Amino acid sequence: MPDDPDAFAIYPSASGRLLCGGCAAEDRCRLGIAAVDATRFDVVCPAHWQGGPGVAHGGWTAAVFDEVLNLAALSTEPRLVTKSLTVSYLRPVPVERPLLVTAQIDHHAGRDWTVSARMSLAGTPLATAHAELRTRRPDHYARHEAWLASHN
Ligand SMILES: CCCCCCCC(=O)SCCNC(=O)CCNC(=O)[C@H](O)C(C)(C)COP(=O)(O)OP(=O)(O)OC[C@H]1O[C@@H](n2cnc3c(N)ncnc32)[C@H](O)[C@@H]1OP(=O)(O)O
Repeated sequence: MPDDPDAFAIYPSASGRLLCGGCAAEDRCRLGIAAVDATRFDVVCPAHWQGGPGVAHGGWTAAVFDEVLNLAALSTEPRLVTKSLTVSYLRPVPVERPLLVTAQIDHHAGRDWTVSARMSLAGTPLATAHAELRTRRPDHYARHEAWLASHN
């Protein structure tokens, strides 16, 4: 991470992947997401994200949506945060099976983005999501650190 936290932005890694701050150092997505293009993602739920027998933890599904919904907008805006995320769990999501997630930008004006996505297995929808994203203010992380320091 850079010394100035607000210099943080997501750009392609050495291998060309767009990765979050937690995965960039390993140059791999620990959630199991591989981008096909800007709006389609091949995803496999690793077994350690199992929440029930052979079934993905709902938090994994939400994290995958958070990631791909941001990725859909990242080619236009590398400095985003999620303001809200709503997930509908339609069917259990199996672990270690090839899933397809598609994402799209529904609306963008100024700092405000609305995006949506769908997770499917062999064409059958398993879950859907909607999110509001915001382009970060230039002092987002500095403001966060100042707020945190004031609460120590
Ligand atoms: C490839 C990799 C993809 C990675 C994808 C990962 C994406 C993510 O998950 S990002 C992490 C999750 N999201 C967040 O952490 C966002 C947290 N929320 C926020 O920062 C803000 O609420 C935000 C920016 C969404 C909305 O801000 P905005 O619409 O501009 O509203 P604004 O009125 O300025 O702020 C709302 C409140 O939050 C506070 N706030 C806003 N920004 C900050 C900040 N940076 N630090 C501290 N407080 C803040 C404001 O002071 C205000 O507080 P209050 O209601 O007490 O006055």
